[in-house]
Amino acid sequence: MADPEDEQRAALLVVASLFPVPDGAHFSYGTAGFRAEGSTMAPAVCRAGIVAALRSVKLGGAAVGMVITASHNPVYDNGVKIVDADGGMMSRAWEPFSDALANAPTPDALLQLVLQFAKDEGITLGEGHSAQVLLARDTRPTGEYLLDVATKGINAIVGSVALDMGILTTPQLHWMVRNKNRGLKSSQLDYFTQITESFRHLLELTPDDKGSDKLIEKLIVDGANGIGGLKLEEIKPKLASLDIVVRNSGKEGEGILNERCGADFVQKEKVHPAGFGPNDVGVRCASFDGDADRLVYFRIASPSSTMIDLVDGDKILSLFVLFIREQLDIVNEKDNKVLPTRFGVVQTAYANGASTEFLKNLGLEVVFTSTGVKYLHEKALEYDIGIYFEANGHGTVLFSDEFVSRLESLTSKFSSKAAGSTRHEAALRLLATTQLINQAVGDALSGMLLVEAILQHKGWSLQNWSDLYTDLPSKQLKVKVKDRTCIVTTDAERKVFQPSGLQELIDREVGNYSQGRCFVRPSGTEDVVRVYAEASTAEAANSLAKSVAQVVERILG
Ligand SMILES: CC(=O)N[C@H]1[C@@H](OP(=O)(O)O)O[C@H](CO)[C@@H](O)[C@@H]1O
Ligand SMILES: [Mg+2]
Repeated sequence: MADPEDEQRAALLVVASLFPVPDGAHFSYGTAGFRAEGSTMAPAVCRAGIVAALRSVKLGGAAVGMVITASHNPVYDNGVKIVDADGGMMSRAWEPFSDALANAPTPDALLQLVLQFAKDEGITLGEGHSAQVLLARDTRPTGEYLLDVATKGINAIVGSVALDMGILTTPQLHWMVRNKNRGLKSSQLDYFTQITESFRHLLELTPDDKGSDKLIEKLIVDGANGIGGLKLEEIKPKLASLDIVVRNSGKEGEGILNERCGADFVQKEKVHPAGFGPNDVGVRCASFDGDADRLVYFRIASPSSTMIDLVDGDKILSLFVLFIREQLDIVNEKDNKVLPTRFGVVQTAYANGASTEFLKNLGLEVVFTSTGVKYLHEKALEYDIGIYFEANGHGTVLFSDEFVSRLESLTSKFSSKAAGSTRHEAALRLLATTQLINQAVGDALSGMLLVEAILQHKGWSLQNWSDLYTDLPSKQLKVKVKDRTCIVTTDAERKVFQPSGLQELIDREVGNYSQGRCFVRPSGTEDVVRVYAEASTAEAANSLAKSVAQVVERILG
């Protein structure tokens, strides 16, 4: 019989030689996993499979996830992201190993890296353990091939099982991993049932004098020609209270993934997506990105222009904050703190300054982290209720286990002693919210349903929502430089630390503008430096961004 250790070594050497890293290629596990042109991704995806399987072994066989997607990027790109056992992003502590493994130049180098890492992490390879990795992919043409490559990587860790969950939105897979490890129902059907039922439940709790206004029923959704539109079509019959029209739905022949459509396009370009036009003026519209983990809303303002009124992640965050705080205050009214109330709001430097001011004026604690949901999520976990959003529409609401269990006992206490009371209803709304909103990661489908339920609850149109505050005009630019890693930032990326002197030059430019704010940072997903500027007028924001971009070009070449 073969020695299990030899068997393990042989399996790794074989798989590494199947997908060698070409000369000159370099992979980096950036803000959102590995991403590149789909046809070049096999080595990184295979090695990510090895990492995911090792992660599962390390966590005693708990399910870990892998999603093959490049989100809002062009259809020819692809990528891979590892989902940790709690349903969140892979622990950052494992990123350096993932990077090193993805770039291991030879099969033997790969083997040595795995053996050393396993030793450092106390992982026994070869026998006596189990590992399971749940896999999903989006609709990209290279997806099926890369999923097969990922499976080969997973299988190279002896004792691992790869489970193909099919074509899913990214947040669906995160949800499945989280639920599975909590011993909860975790199939796609369970996901659909949970979000549609909790949505229906929230609508049933709409105050009698609100809702069912014909004007606010119609909703047009831009599915980015991706998986989100397809899944929405699937659950639409269960959302009969909404009149939903799906455009760019992902159905064959309707259009190309993310091409002039999707949440990233809409938020960055501030124009309506392809497939929308003058007939849609004034209607409430939503847009998903290609893997449906981002959501923004918009409205076409005039038949003669492609411009939109954008309702971005910051405003979704503000709406969620208002609703949840309102319900929490009702529940806590008498015996204050019957529910724990540590309430945290997490944003990044890209949050519009007007949103931060709005939230602070509500008396809330607003904290900032670096760009990338892994940072925001981690921070939000520190609270009883942690709400985070990136301006681009990625975000969710996290309720601590303690909060949910107190809420559960409270609702059952109310149902026997104060059924139908205002406090009972508010507690039920909060409970339905914890069920509806995806606790693992930002989710366009579930986020959209929560937005819709809140608008119904408040009897609000998109205009009412948009009027919460007025965004400060802003502008984003990208600058190509020789080496973007020369820029080192501090203070949640709001200040440049290196090269020295650059921050002073930015400050000098900002000083020329009323309500001016500007920062620069190296992108974690593209080979560019991003410049963000805000000022009191659009012209001023454009001009501030442009002058700072020129400063960056001059200093970094
Ligand atoms: C300004 C911006 O939108 N940045 C995006 C983008 O990251 P960069 O590191 O800026 O390239 O992609 C990330 C992953 O999708 C997302 O989390 C982030 O918000
Ligand atoms: Mg995405």
